[in-house]
Amino acid sequence: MGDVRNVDVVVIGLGVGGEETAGRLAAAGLDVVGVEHNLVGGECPYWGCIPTKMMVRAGSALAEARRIPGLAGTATVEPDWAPVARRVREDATDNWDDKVAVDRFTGKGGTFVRGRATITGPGRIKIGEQAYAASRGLVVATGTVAVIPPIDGLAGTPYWTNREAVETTTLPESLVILGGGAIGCEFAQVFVRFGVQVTIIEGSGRILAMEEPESSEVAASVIGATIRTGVRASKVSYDGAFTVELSDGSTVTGEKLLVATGRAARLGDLGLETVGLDPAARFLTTDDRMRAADGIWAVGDVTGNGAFTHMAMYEADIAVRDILGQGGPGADYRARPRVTFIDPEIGAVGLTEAQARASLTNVRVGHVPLGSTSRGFVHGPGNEGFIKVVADADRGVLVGATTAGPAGGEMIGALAVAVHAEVPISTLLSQIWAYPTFHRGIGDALKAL
Ligand SMILES: Cc1cc2nc3c(=O)[nH]c(=O)nc-3n(C[C@H](O)[C@H](O)[C@H](O)COP(=O)(O)OP(=O)(O)OC[C@H]3O[C@@H](n4cnc5c(N)ncnc54)[C@H](O)[C@@H]3O)c2cc1C
Ligand SMILES: NC(=O)c1ccc[n+]([C@@H]2O[C@H](COP(=O)([O-])OP(=O)(O)OC[C@H]3O[C@@H](n4cnc5c(N)ncnc54)[C@H](O)[C@@H]3O)[C@@H](O)[C@H]2O)c1
Repeated sequence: MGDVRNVDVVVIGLGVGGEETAGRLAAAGLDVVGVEHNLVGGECPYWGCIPTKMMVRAGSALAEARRIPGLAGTATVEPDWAPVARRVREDATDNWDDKVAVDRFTGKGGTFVRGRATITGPGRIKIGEQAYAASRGLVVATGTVAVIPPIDGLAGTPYWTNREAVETTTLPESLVILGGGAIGCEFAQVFVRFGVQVTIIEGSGRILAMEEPESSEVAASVIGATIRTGVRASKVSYDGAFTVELSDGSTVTGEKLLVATGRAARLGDLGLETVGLDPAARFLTTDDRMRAADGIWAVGDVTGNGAFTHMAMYEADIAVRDILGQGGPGADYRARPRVTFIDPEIGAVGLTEAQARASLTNVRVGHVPLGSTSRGFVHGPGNEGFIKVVADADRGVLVGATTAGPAGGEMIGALAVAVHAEVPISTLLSQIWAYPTFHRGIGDALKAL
């Protein structure tokens, strides 16, 4: 073991959350070591948000062109994956090269180390043979990895996770997707729009099971895949194509198989036991300053507070302020927003109706189908969606909302403000909503409370 290098802070994992934390601490003048064993930036820019949203954009362009008949004339649409793969490779990921991100961090004064860090004690880590001691502490921002369920036969096959699905330059004729969460649904709709026969296998009773049941219904009606719910894969075999045996005795086949059955923090080999934390835990639990233990902060997917880039950035900001002693508000997850980028987009914030009813005594709900609003009517084809608001009637404030529809991800912004700032419903009801916008439907949903 070489000499111990003394620094102020070590950030383990430079995905979205770690890069933000390490960069800001370095820019503030601290001696920061940032450790990343893969690509600086993490899942979001290379295999997550950015490339998948480029795919979604391409699929939506095809869908919109296919809506021209009956609206605006005729259109011949010939999908081609090549420009999508090129944008993903050249524009989004720099061919999966993180030089720009590394330079961005070192340009702020940080020290970058490529490697896998293991915690060896309070404020101490090692990367290979090199040991570091961090006087202010450690930040764990190690994210999540795709969960691969222990299905008989699956392990030896060339299945895809989101990574292979993002990297593919050619499309299969058929694709089986295990898991109907956000990842399964977004990929499914894109690939369907490019002509792939897609089957989703979802173990629970509905796709997008974490969202409102109405969101699941809209998703099921627009994705265009064969959707099998309430069944699980019991066996997988591969002989050039995949055969998946299901728990009800039926089988499905596909040229490719995408596993999208959730994400898990990989805490087991991080050395958490050396600082008194449980390496068998699912996530690193933190207080409202993102402290997991004395001198250890955790941010991003690894905390289990919502696996979204905006949550990683939010938590990074709190940890940075705490490490720099700057004070300010602590973590508050009441108004956590999220958008599933299918078409129509499904925006949501705060509690679903079921979550609200489980924790509150006086819940009221207002719902309006988007097609019944003026803008939905004008829009015509592609106007699927709804706006739903969930209120704590005792306090007279919204605690949750869903906006599904064209620009559903944008519409949710207004309701996120309402939930975050606890704007009285009486105030919202007196608001003027521009005509004819989609978001004017929020006023109708509020009246329906
Ligand atoms: C297909 C897909 C689509 C998504 N779309 C969206 C979206 O549209 N909007 C959204 O908000 N979110 C989206 N997400 C989620 C988003 O990507 C994550 O929430 C975000 O990347 C979390 O950032 P993070 O920094 O916590 O973790 P990560 O991005 O996972 O980064 C963690 C980093 O830590 C590194 N690491 C782990 N262990 C060690 C170690 N011991 N030593 C050194 N380095 C280590 C890893 O290599 C990794 O780079 C999507 C995710 C996927 C998979
Ligand atoms: N637009 C976005 O913001 C976006 C997009 C993609 C991913 N993400 C993030 O990534 C996370 C992970 O996404 P995900 O879709 O992988 O996970 P998920 O947990 O949202 O969904 C996984 C689904 O797989 C099902 N499942 C689990 N095991 C199964 C099995 N053996 N057979 C059949 N079904 C099974 C589960 O019931 C669940 O519905 C999301 O929760 C989200 O936080 C966000």
